[in-house]
Amino acid sequence: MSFKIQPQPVARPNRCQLFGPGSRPALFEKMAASAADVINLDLEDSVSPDDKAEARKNIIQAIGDVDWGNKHLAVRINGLDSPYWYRDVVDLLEQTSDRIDQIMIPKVGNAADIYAVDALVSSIEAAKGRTKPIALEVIIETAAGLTHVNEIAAASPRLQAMSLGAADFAASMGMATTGIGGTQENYYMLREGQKYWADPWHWAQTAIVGACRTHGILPVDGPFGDFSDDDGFRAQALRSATLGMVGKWAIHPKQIALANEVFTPSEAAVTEAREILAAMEEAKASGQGATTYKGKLIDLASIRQAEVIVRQADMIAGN
Ligand SMILES: CC(=O)SCCNC(=O)CCNC(=O)[C@H](O)C(C)(C)COP(=O)(O)OP(=O)(O)OC[C@H]1O[C@@H](n2cnc3c(N)ncnc32)[C@H](O)[C@@H]1OP(=O)(O)O
Ligand SMILES: O=CC(=O)O
Ligand SMILES: [Mg+2]
Repeated sequence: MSFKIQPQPVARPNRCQLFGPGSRPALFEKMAASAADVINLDLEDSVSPDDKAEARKNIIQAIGDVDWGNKHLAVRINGLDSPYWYRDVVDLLEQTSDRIDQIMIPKVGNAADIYAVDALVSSIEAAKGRTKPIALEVIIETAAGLTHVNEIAAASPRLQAMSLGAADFAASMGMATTGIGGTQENYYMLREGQKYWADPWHWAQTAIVGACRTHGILPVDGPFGDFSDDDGFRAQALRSATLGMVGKWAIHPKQIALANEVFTPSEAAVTEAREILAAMEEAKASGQGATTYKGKLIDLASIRQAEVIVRQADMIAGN
């Protein structure tokens, strides 16, 4: 029990975050024209060290030149373990307009990492008279990041979103795989000669969702590397949505529609949620805290469950 009311995350759609390397400016217009809710222009791992400076320039120019419409526009900076990150932040915030919405910090290990970026961002905002506060999002993709996930989630009021980065997470944990997300061939239980595959990402996702929900932050599932495997992407996204995540990355345009479909509550789900709310209104009017809907128990907790779906659908519809 807690007397503290669980904070709500920022109310904006975050069903799909489309990534593109800052070193491939030819992709930027296509990203802007896509159906992704969030754009992540990348300065980190999709850009080779020799291209970092050029990619930074490309992104700064594109933030001003490209019509990003109503997309939530984020730039993934380099990690705090690199020689690039401070220059990423300084150049981005000194040389772009308010059109940039968010900075994504990869490989965060603890709350002090957020504090360092927050301090630099705050100082540049004050010096340059920037009036729109920059939001932050972080990637949990190291053993330290997962270990400190709760303090990271509480680290700054700027923090809006937190993703699981399956590739770096696997590397940091020493996991025996080169796959980015999804089913892992060797992660199975055996019973009577039958293999039953389990989900190696489940516990990390659950830790992220718990920390995010405690502190009012959007929990997001990261990349699914095999962009030829639509069914695999959908299965991974469905599991993430069922656990409470609100969206997933796309590392190829093929994955955008899949993510949007999974993370938009279906008409059937919204209708059912509204029917549950109506049934509970009736029950309350006749003095009952519990009743039945389609032969199953519903009670006051069912109202809170149904409200999650209705709130998400209304927010996506812009109501
Ligand atoms: C582990 C992590 O950190 S993941 C996050 C960092 N990684 C990234 O940002 C990688 C993002 N993705 C990409 O760079 C590319 O999609 C790649 C390298 C995977 C594949 O690129 P390509 O070989 O060009 O893909 P492909 O030929 O299938 O592209 C099909 C079309 O989609 C376009 N396209 C490809 N990637 C993107 C993208 N990320 N955004 C928008 N459009 C894209 C191509 O330009 C092409 O357009 P066209 O039909 O007009 O010619
Ligand atoms: O940055 C993302 C990842 O999976 O690593
Ligand atoms: Mg990574």
